[in-house]
Amino acid sequence: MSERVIEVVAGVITDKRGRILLSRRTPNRDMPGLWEFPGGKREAGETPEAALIRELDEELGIRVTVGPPLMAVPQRYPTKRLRLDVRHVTHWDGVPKGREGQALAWVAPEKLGRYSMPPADLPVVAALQTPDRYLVTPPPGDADAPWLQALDDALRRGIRRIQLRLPGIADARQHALLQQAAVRCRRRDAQLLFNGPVEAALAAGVGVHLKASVLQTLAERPVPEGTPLAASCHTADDLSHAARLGCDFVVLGPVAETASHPGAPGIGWTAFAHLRETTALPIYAIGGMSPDDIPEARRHGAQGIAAIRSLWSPG
Ligand SMILES: Nc1nc2c([nH]c(=O)n2[C@H]2C[C@H](O)[C@@H](COP(=O)(O)OP(=O)(O)OP(=O)(O)O)O2)c(=O)[nH]1
Ligand SMILES: [Mg+2]
Repeated sequence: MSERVIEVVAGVITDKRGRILLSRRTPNRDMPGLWEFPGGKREAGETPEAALIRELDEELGIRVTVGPPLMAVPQRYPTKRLRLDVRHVTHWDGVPKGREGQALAWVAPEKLGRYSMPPADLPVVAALQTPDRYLVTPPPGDADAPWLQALDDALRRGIRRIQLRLPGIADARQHALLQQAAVRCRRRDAQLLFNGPVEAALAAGVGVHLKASVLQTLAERPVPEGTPLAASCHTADDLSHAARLGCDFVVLGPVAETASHPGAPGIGWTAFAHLRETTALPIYAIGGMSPDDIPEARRHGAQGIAAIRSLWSPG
C-alpha cells in the first residue's frame, strides 16, 4: 500500500425534482462508459472546494456553491489508489452541458442502481439511498413488553434498518420476538435483518444478518436476490467473502472499544479505511459508535454507524 493516493472530488448535484446529475466517462479515459458524479482530480495546493468549483466549470460549465460533505471513499483499483471525496452541491448557476463530449443524465435517487458506476461510487449510492444508522438489538430481559416498547421508540425516532440479534434467548422466544418485530418494522417501512437461522428469517419475510463465523462457511448467497443480506466483518478476507456472496452491506469493526467487549481495543479509523479500500461494499462502522461519530465514519468511507446502546436507548 505504498503508492500515492489520488485525491478526487466529486459533486452530488440535485435538481428541483430531487434527481441527481451523472456524467458518463468518455472512451479515451480509464473506466470508459461508466457513469460518475461529476468532478475530477485535485491539483497541488488546491482545496477540495476549489477543485470541485473548477472541475464543474470545466466539465459542465456551471458555477457552483459547494455544500456539506456526503462521504469520502478510500478505494484501491488494480493500478491505483484514490480517495473519492463527495460533496453536496447546494446551489448552481447555468445549465449543465457535457463540455468534454460526455453524456449527462438526471437520475432519481432510487434509480441510481440502473447505471454502471465505478466501485468507489457504490458506497456513495448506498449512502444516498439507505439509512446512516443500523440498530443492533440488545437481548430482552425477563419480559418482552418493555423490549418491544423500546423497539417502537427506536422506530418512532426514525431508525429504519435493524438487526435482530438475541443472543442467549431460547428458540421459541426468539421466534415470537421475530414475528412481533417484523410486524412493527413493516408498519414503519423499516428493514429488519435476523441474526439467526436463514429459514426462520425467510419464513418471517425479513432479511438475514450473517455472523462472521457463519459467513465463512457459505459458498453462495443463502437467500434469494431481493431478500436483504448483510454480514459482520473483521478482516479483508471477510469483506471479499461478503462481496462474493452478494451481501447488500456489511458492518466492520470494532472501530473503538465497546461495552459488549471490554478490554478488546478497536482497530481505529486508519485501519478501518485501509480495509474499506479493498471492497466496494457499503459499510457501517461498529464498535463503540454513536450518532455523533457519523461524520467521522463518513470521512473514512463508512456510510454510517451500527450500534446497540447508543441507538437503542440514547441519552
Ligand atoms: N469524477 C469522478 N471520478 C471518479 C468517480 N468515481 C471514481 O472511481 N472516479 C475515479 C475515476 C478516475 O480514476 C478518477 C477521476 O479522474 P478524472 O479522469 O475524472 O480526472 P479529471 O476530471 O481531473 O480529468 P483529467 O484531466 O485527469 O483527465 O477518479 C466519480 O464518481 N467521479
Ligand atoms: Mg473528471
